[in-house]
Amino acid sequence: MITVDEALSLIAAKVGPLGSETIALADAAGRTLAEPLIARCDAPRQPLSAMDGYAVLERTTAAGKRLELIGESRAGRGFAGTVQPGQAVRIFTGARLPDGADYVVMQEYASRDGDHVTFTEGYGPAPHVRAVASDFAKGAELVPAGTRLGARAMVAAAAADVSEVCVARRPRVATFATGDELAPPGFAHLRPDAIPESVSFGVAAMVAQEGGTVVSRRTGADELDALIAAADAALDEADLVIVTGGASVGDRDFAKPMFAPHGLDLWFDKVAMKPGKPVWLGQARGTVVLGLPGNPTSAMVTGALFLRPILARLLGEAKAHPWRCLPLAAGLKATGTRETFTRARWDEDGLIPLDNQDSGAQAALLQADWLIRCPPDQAALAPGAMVTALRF
Ligand SMILES: Nc1nc2c(c(=O)[nH]1)N[C@H]1C(S)=C(S)[C@@H](COP(=O)(O)OP(=O)(O)OC[C@H]3O[C@@H](n4cnc5c(N)ncnc54)[C@H](O)[C@@H]3O)O[C@H]1N2
Ligand code: MOO
Repeated sequence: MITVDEALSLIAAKVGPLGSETIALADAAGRTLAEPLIARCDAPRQPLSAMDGYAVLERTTAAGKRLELIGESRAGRGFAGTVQPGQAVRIFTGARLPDGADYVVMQEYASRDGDHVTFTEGYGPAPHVRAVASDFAKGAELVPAGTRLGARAMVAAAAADVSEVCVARRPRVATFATGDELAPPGFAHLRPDAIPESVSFGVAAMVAQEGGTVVSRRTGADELDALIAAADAALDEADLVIVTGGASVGDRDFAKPMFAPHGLDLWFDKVAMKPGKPVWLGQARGTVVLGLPGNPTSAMVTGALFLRPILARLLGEAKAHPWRCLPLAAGLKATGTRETFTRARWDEDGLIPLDNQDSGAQAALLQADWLIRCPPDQAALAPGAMVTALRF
């Protein structure tokens, strides 16, 4: 059995980017850049005023001195002339600084009298001028490849003055829940022994959150022939198939056997962790196949630890898990022989392990905002101890 870190290294070694497509910038929010975004012009392209006020030549201007107003410069419509000593141009935020001017006096320090303006004491010393290329220069790499275009990155991307961007193709994901007992939510109560199929709903949400597209969702009873046929269809339509349940050692655990006739090449099978030990990963016909344990909490923990990096790799994102070092606000039990991921919630004083650590739990997932990572055979920890944790 391999360790969690070994499994993550295997994912990094085996899973790579899918390819790219060019799309309109307006459609690019949430997508991942496949190529760096290069600025097509300086920002600003011209010296601009950062305030509403008056553009002047600093060394010839002083409080109490009456200046002649010779025009107006507005954002998008600059003043065409040149400011001489003894003159001023009315200017607005974002407007081009007129030739000859090097300074803007805020209007709060000005009193206007027809075509003249006089400044009061106290303006400056800031010139309130944004110099050419003071934000970024033409040719600069504004947004690196591999960046997910969130709200802030979208501003930078648009500021590069491009209308289209080259982004990573969205991974097409097929989910496949196995188990005789599973019924679609809303129908489980109609059949004795049935339970609502809940895991694929969490998996699909995680896929969407991480930039993938769920192209199909299947639920299959534990009948191997039918599962083999359905696996064939899932492999055809997806870059990644996520099969849940049937991963363990039961007589009807068919998650791996259903892919075997399709040439399943297992990259790892079982990870020394709790919960989630039966998690496995491989490839069949060029499609990545991830097997998550059926227990809902185990599926979400292994999804957070392995599905997220798999999707990031398919998208060409170079990100590692953002482990944090945080204090415990309550005691933590000793761990067993496997690396352990304890579900916890955040309190203002630190992390509080949840009482319900059953890997089949579903309600407790709601409170489990953090995973505490502990090595095997770790003694119990007291409140105040620092632990490694990951946002869940
Ligand atoms: N003798 C052993 N038994 C088990 C072992 C073991 O090592 N030896 N491992 C245990 C561990 S750890 C886990 S985790 C589970 C996972 O097993 P499977 O992946 O084969 O999952 P299933 O048996 O199919 O289901 C487990 C549990 O989860 C429920 N389930 C399954 N799929 C869903 C779904 N889509 N939505 C909601 N709930 C689901 C299922 O009804 C079971 O209750 O095996 C242990 N056993
Ligand atoms: O690892 Mo299983 O996920 O402990 O229940």
